[in-house]
Amino acid sequence: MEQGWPYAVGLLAGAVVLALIVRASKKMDAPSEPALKTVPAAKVAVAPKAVDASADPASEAPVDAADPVDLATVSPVSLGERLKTGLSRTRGAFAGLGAVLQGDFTDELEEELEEILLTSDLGMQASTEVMARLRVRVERDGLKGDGIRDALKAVLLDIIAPCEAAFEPGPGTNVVMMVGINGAGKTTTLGKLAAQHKACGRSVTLAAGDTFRAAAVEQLKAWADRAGVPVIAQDTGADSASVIFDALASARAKDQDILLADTAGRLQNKDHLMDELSKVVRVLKKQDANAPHEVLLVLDAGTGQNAISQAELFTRAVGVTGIVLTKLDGTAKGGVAFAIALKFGLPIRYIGVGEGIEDLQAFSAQAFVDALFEPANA
Ligand SMILES: Nc1nc2c(ncn2[C@@H]2O[C@H](COP(=O)(O)OP(=O)(O)OP(=O)(O)O)[C@@H](O)[C@H]2O)c(=O)[nH]1
Repeated sequence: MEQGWPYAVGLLAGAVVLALIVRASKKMDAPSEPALKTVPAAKVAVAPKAVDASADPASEAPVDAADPVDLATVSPVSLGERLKTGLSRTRGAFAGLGAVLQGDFTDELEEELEEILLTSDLGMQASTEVMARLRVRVERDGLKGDGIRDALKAVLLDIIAPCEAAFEPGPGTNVVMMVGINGAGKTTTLGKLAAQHKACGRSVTLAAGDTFRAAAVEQLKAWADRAGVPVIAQDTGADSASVIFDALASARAKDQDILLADTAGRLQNKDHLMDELSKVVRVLKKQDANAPHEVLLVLDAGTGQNAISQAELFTRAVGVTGIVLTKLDGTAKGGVAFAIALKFGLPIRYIGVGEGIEDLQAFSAQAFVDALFEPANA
């Protein structure tokens, strides 16, 4: 009996390790479950909207008029300031330009410039392309010092300008579907968009298609309350495609302009989860062949070059039509926007430079590049 103890302890330890491995692999497979997040306090308000009495009370969140905010109070000046502040970390990488760009376009200067581009996470391919285009301009025009700086700015603007294209909703109910990896900022962006569309006078319904994360529906309802728009939701674990399909039927019946559909976060390399997303698109098309009218891939700028692989695989699975680059305020890797522009040429619809509603800004190429080249202490 006593001799059996070491075996028993060994067996028990083995079982515990095995259980931990199985649990970890399940977590990797399922859309991961981030910690419950707080919904940021809205600094921007939107006129609340009355709930349609015909709506199913069980499936629609009540609209709370207690938190009115006013988008009109955010002036263009403060938007520009927010952009500059939001990009301050990426701007830090470009801040060394002044010291570097003093004279001729020497080999050392080229190396230093390439280093700056890599530091801001343009990646090797985009950095090489930028340097090649810059070299052509410098040699053609015999540029030095500040001339080189201006040429670099022009090259970056050339690359990113084609990505500036706003989404123009067409007639009928426009389905805008949010996709992306866990925690990229889909739900938050959706909430901000709801308020912004509403402020533009559009009627908006939300679809709680993230049926995996229990807190996601609550998070969405809080945004819906704040924006004064209805949300169609089912229980956690429900089929996401069916929730979004029902939401579209409801939104169409009520002549809503925009249906904003949330989806669960998923790693781009998990084929079965990506298939699930393709299913949502297939199912929506049964109701409206043009739906979804917009598939917004939400990318956390902080993931840097991994954003490229996310864009590749989400585009393949669901045909991304626009990009939202979030959390630029928390990273020095904002240069990834240029890498995405060069590689995919997809419209960058919005950028996120903070947690407030007004921190989701329509993408302006000129403003973006200007903000990067502002002196660090501006
Ligand atoms: N600083 C900053 N935080 C942001 C921005 N966008 C989103 N966030 C925060 O990022 C966190 C994750 O956002 P969510 O909207 O919950 O992300 P999600 O993609 O819906 O997450 P899953 O449902 O798990 O896939 C939240 O705390 C947001 O407030 C941004 O532009 N800047």
